[in-house]
Amino acid sequence: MSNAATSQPGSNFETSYPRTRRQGPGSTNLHLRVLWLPTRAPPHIPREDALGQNPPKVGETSLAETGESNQTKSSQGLPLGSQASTSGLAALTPLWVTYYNFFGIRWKKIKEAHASLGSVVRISPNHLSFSDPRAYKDIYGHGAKIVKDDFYSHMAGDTPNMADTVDPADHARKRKYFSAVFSAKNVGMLEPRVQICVQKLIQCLKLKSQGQKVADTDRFEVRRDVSFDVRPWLNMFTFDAISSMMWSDSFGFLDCGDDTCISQSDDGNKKTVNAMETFGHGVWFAVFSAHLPLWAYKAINYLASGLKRGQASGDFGNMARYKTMQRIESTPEEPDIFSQFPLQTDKKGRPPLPMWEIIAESTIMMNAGNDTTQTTLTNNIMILATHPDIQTKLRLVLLSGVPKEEQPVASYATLSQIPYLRAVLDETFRVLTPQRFGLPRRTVVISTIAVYSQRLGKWIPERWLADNPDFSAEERRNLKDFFMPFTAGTRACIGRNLAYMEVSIALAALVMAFEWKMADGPLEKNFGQFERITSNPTFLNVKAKPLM
Ligand code: HEM
Repeated sequence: MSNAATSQPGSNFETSYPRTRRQGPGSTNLHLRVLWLPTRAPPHIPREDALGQNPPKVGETSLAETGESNQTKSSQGLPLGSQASTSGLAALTPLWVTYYNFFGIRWKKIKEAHASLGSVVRISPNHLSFSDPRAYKDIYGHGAKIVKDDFYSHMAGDTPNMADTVDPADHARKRKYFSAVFSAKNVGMLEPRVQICVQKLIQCLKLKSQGQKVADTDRFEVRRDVSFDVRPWLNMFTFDAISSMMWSDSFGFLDCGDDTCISQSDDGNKKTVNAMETFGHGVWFAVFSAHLPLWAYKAINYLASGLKRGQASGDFGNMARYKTMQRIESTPEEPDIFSQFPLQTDKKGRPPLPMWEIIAESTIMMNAGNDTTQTTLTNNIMILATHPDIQTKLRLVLLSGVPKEEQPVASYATLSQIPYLRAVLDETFRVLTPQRFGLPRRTVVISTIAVYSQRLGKWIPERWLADNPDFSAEERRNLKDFFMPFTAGTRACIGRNLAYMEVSIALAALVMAFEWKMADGPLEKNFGQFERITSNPTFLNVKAKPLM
């Protein structure tokens, strides 16, 4: 493979893309449309001084550990002759990408490959990774009729949920059932449940910051210098919050300082599992093996079915099954997310969903609802702890904008009036997108695509503020090309409204109630990441000083 596809700062982006057969606009060949990109350098990349560094190379970021990429598979039919390959191995076998997913560092390796080989890199025989933002809309946007890759259908098996079903008709059917669940009105109704969980989180962290346990069952240590790993606490919070919103029945992890819970198989057998470990192992196993051909995926899963890690994905679904079964037996006073699940024929005459599908959709809500939100909160605390000036500024802005009686757990209505909070969140989404995996898509010809999310420059929340003279309105508009944390098009996140509500309330409270510092030592000793689909923080060692 040649390395023709190289992109240099300021270069004409035409050379960043492989030369394809001549194909005009308006072509119905989506596969080629993706590759047929404008020849002029985009006018909208934010200016160099605004970013505080050189114009970006595609795939480049100023945060050393934030690697990202976009992956695209392309079919045998694609004119890929000039596209770069990461290595001979990647051109011949999916094992290159599988190997790095196994070790949770695929994003790092793909980022390195883009840095050295250019903006289009072959990472598997029929899988290309793109790192130019302009590919995003073509691949994921509303007009794109590109479906999710076999990667998803392997994981879906016989029980596809809304996120992993590949068939557009099946997806549209599912999405219609749930379209109203995350409306602003419904999200507003769920807000008090989030506030209760945030209150508990703050109480727990006060105890931890003073070296105490939250209960006898608390299994998370505090070090002698009162530093501790805040990640599991943020994850126990997101598990409690989603279970409370979903089934009116919190896991209660924050009460115990422990994430032990019940998992119930379809034959009624129950076992206890640790939610965080079960989730991590389950997604890890499914994701690295789903890159392989179906026969290999099935063989690996069969061989591992006796191992804890091989069972974890099923155990996680069975955690949702247990909660769902409990919920069906007792109707709560106030509606929850599950109240909107179609258990009976609805007013429009739509039939109820079968039980396997109710469980599958419950599982994806518990999956998405605990994982990305935890990742978002952990990333924000890490960034704020390493940017003390901005942390102080955010705190002052919050304390002056939130009425005393709402401190530290404010309403979303109040927080929505504080643009700096949203600027911090969005800037962290931009540089540390939870899903920087490059979500694989299959082209109409044979195989898939997934785009990138480009990170530009330093972490500067101010770039999002309308009243900031340092950044023009055009730059702010153009930032959106580099900002797709919830992805785009028909497969975009359905939980976006809920996510902003939950992370805004939690982050505001965490910043008002504590001063955050990293634990002593270098950053890599105190903050780890492991990529499954989401790039999950694995630990975040901090010191938290209570302020109220
Ligand atoms: C910060 C928080 C969140 C982020 C960054 C996020 C991001 C995403 C992304 C990137 C996708 C597309 C995945 C793909 O193409 O494979 C997605 C899909 C999805 N998300 Fe989220 N998400 C968040 C929170 C939530 C929450 C709280 C829920 C629900 C409780 C949720 C439910 C879903 C579902 C069901 C899908 C599949 C949508 C479909 O295919 O139609 N997400 N999310």
